[in-house]
Amino acid sequence: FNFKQDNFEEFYHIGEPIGSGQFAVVRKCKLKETNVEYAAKFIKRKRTKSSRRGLSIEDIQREVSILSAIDHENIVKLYDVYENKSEVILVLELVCGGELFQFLAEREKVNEDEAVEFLKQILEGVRHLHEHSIVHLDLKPENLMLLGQNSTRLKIIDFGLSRKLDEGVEVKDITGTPEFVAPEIVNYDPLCTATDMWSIGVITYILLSGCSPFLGDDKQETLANISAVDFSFDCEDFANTSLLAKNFIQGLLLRNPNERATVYDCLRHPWIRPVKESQAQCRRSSSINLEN
Ligand SMILES: Cc1ccnnc1
Repeated sequence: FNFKQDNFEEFYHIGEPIGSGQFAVVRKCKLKETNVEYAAKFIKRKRTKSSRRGLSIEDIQREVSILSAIDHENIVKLYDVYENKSEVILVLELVCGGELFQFLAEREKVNEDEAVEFLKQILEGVRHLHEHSIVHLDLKPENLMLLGQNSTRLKIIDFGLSRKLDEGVEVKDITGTPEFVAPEIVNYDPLCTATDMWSIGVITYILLSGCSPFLGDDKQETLANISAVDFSFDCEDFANTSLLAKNFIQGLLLRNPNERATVYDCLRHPWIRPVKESQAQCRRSSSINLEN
């Protein structure tokens, strides 16, 4: 992928900011030639190797090479890359329905059918990543963007922490957002596709209850709760949650990555893909006991 050295503003009108991260700001932009709108992610480059500000060109190239290797309707597309001495500009598919996080903030939580609709798309996107030996490592509501204002279509964005699982190369040095990281990250063990599945368990818990399962009063407490896999469904918001939904979450929030449900297990889970209408039916009525 060769980064274009041309002046970005020669080819694009730059619009309003629509997102920002630690070393990047995302703005709406419009290609002058076609009037088509995109999202431009302006990533600040490190000035010197030892600088703490900005990203190294290697980190930026990693995000670009991963994004350019995937093509899936639930993953944001990369169209072009420009660079100048102070920043690299990723021209991305415009996804401007806001973060799932904001949607949740307004709704506090969602009903099980809506949660399943969101999760099916997240699982399909993650399946595509895992099939290409790519782990996202930073799955959280802020990185799930809705297509339009009242659309429930979503796309996974921000691959800044994602990694290709090359043979044998153990990836251990990452830390995502404490609330969502798996025990193996806390304990500095090798990471794998199961690391993303843990995060999906945390996201599901939050979607259904509005509560964050491991959140403590500070980062240390949160990490300790994760390491101890210390969570419960006591949050009063789980009173009306179906057993299938709780079973889905319990299959993901397991300490041992090898025991955790894979993305395939999740897509086949009866809560996600009811094998017969009756199971979908029981999702609508609350906490029906499937055993009897
Ligand atoms: C924030 C963002 C990122 C990528 N595409 N659209 C919006």
